[in-house]
Amino acid sequence: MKNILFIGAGSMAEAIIHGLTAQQVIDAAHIFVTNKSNEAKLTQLHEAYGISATYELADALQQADLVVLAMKPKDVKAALEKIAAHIPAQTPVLSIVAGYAMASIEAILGARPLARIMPNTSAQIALSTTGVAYNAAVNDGTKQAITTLLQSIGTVIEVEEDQLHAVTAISGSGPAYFYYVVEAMKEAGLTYGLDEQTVKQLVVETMAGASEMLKRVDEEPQLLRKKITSPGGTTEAGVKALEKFNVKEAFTTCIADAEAKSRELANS
Ligand SMILES: NC(=O)C1=CN([C@@H]2O[C@H](COP(=O)(O)OP(=O)(O)OC[C@H]3O[C@@H](n4cnc5c(N)ncnc54)[C@H](OP(=O)(O)O)[C@@H]3O)[C@@H](O)[C@H]2O)C=CC1
Ligand SMILES: O=C(O)[C@@H]1CCC=N1
Repeated sequence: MKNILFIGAGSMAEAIIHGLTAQQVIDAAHIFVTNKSNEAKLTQLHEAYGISATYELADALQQADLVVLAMKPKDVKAALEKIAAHIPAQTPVLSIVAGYAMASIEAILGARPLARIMPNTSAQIALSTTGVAYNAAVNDGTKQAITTLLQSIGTVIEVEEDQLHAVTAISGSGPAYFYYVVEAMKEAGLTYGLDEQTVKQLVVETMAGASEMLKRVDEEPQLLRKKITSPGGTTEAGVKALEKFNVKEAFTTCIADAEAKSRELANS
């Protein structure tokens, strides 16, 4: 895969461009970017990453080996209608647009190799966990090229298109849930006379340590939790409060509501 064209130059496109160039997956000379009208943003991307900014869509589409859709869901239909006349018949398209079905893309661009992804904002620091779904027209070579591309922003998990709703609810939106927990723990910690920087460090490093334990130690979270929980001790007292307020049930509902919203948005 030689040339990539990004249609949309916002935060997600930039995170991927950053990953691709930082890890030299694709030479900057082969990355092309366009947007709707924000020329200053294209200039900034050109200066920061050495990529080519363009509004000559017909030319850019002819040369692209992969077209990435990176606009908001409300803008995708207009963008697809703009490129439909110029995109060659078999050029693969990779969509970042949350909730926009492959069938809807095909309805405007025609049958072709299609992939949809659900990254998260940790892509900015190459720590996204990204769900990817392919249609049957994507061959192994294109799958491999897309996997390599996505690995520049983190880890990659292949799922069926319908499962992207669950991926969205768990890992697409997921960073926000953890930030919410951090907010709550910070607010609580600040009431004990510790300064803000200290509380932030205690909370964030605890979260990072727990995350590394889950990755590196081959033990289930229940067991890791049990090992911290002395009978009659502080953790037991804390967890009892979580149970009293049905926090587990709150997370079950949180994921279920986000999954349902993803389906609802896809059908709207
Ligand atoms: N943020 C997140 O956590 C996640 C977001 N996503 C998805 O990523 C997608 C992109 O989000 P994000 O990067 O935050 O969006 P931004 O709002 O930052 O950027 C959107 C880009 O799309 C461009 N655009 C709009 N309409 C057109 C058009 N007709 N032709 C060409 N370009 C166009 C805009 O151009 P201009 O500036 O000129 O208007 C802008 O460059 C969304 O669909 C979102 O669902 C997926 C996973 C996680
Ligand atoms: O909240 C949203 O709709 C998008 C999808 C995943 C993350 N942000």
